[in-house]
Amino acid sequence: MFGTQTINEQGHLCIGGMDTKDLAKEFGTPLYIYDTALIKQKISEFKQAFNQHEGLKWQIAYASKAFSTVAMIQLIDQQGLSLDVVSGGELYTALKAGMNPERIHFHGNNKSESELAMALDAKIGAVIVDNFYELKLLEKMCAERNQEIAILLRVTPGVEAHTHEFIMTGQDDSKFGFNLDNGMADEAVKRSLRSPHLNLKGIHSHIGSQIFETDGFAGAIRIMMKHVDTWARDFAFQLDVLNVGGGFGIHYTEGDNPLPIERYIDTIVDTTEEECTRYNLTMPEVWIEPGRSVVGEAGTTLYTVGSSKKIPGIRNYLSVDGGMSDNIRPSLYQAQYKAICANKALEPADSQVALAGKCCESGDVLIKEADLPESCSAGDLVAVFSTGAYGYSMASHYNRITNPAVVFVENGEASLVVRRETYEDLIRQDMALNNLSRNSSQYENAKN
Ligand SMILES: Cc1ncc(COP(=O)(O)O)c(C=O)c1O
Ligand SMILES: N[C@@H](CCCC[NH3+])C(=O)O
Repeated sequence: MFGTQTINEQGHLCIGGMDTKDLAKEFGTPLYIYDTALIKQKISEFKQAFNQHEGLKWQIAYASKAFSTVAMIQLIDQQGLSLDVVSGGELYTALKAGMNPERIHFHGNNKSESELAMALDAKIGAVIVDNFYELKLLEKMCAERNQEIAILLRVTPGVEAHTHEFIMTGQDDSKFGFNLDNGMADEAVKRSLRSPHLNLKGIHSHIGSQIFETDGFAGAIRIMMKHVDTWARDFAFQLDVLNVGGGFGIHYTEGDNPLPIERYIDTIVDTTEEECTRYNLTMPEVWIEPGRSVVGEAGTTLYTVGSSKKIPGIRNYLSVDGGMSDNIRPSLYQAQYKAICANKALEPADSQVALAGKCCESGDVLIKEADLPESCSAGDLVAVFSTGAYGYSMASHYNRITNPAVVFVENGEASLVVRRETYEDLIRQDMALNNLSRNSSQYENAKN
């Protein structure tokens, strides 16, 4: 049980003081439910961990790729956090939500000219430059506009985080960033410092996601600071900001043992201080970019059970009204989740089933071995926990399945923050084109 989750006398799962059975009735299923009190608690744990370090300057930029909607960005803004965006769409959402642009940091390994123009127009706080192409393009664009912008350089420290290989990002063979060990990063620092419009504030690394130990962070910091020392001597570079990215692990199943947030933060801050002392450097501002650890455990997906199939001696399947279209992670990363029967939560979970989705794909199984009550069947509700990160944000329209609604719940109130997609929504873009081609018979004739 996470955050405000409880079971009431009727055996119904409640979140934020709301009975999930009532939520299903009012908003339908599948439904993404977010416990906003838990999101705020996670944010406060990060802040407290930093505040233990007196005199330290820090910034927490929520990685909006984990879950970006207007309401979520507004919550982040109210909490005084900064924001990491990685595309024009995420930037647009942030700006429309009213996020202070000065606290927006723009990531991405292939930002387009129009995306960079959007960032420059909005005068965002920092661009995290990923490669030489971008460095040159951004300098050119700033020169044309006679505008300056703060940048960090994303570096690849050559550290392998202990996590799934698809979500490791700090190793040498990565599409992200300037490699430290082959001179790429040295060259990028040199070029940035020469640029009249790019204000190089520091460096950034992100070693991976769902990390349960602190060694990877400490290792990356040691490697980065060694290079910072060289750059300080060779190019008079001054490190104002050290951004160590996100990646702090959360609880999905019993096998996951996330560390308390302060363990990560203490390691990051203490290691940076040690290295500054070693090289006689000034302590930089420390920035982090948590995504999953802010929203993951706060999200629960509620489904309705439909069909079932019993294959004697092999497996029993129970299918729900969503699947890989609202949560791609089990199929993409073999990610594991826990579920309960949300309207029979007091019944013993004495039956093991494969909780399948409704997509036309054998691999569309949300949980291979889910423990649910024997009686859990058509019409019952199943809640899958810890779906708050990379669920909604990685949802697809496979099989033309509409994306679920999103509700925020707190103190006995539910607010719909994203309405359920309709079939009309699905064909809106097609219709625009169909009308166009129907009206352009001249073009069709010319083709024939
Ligand atoms: C650059 C960067 N920052 C932050 C994050 C957020 O990571 P997480 O959600 O694991 O905290 C990611 C995603 O892995 C990332 O690529
Ligand atoms: N999307 C991934 C993590 C990668 C995040 C971005 N670097 C996940 O669901 O675990």
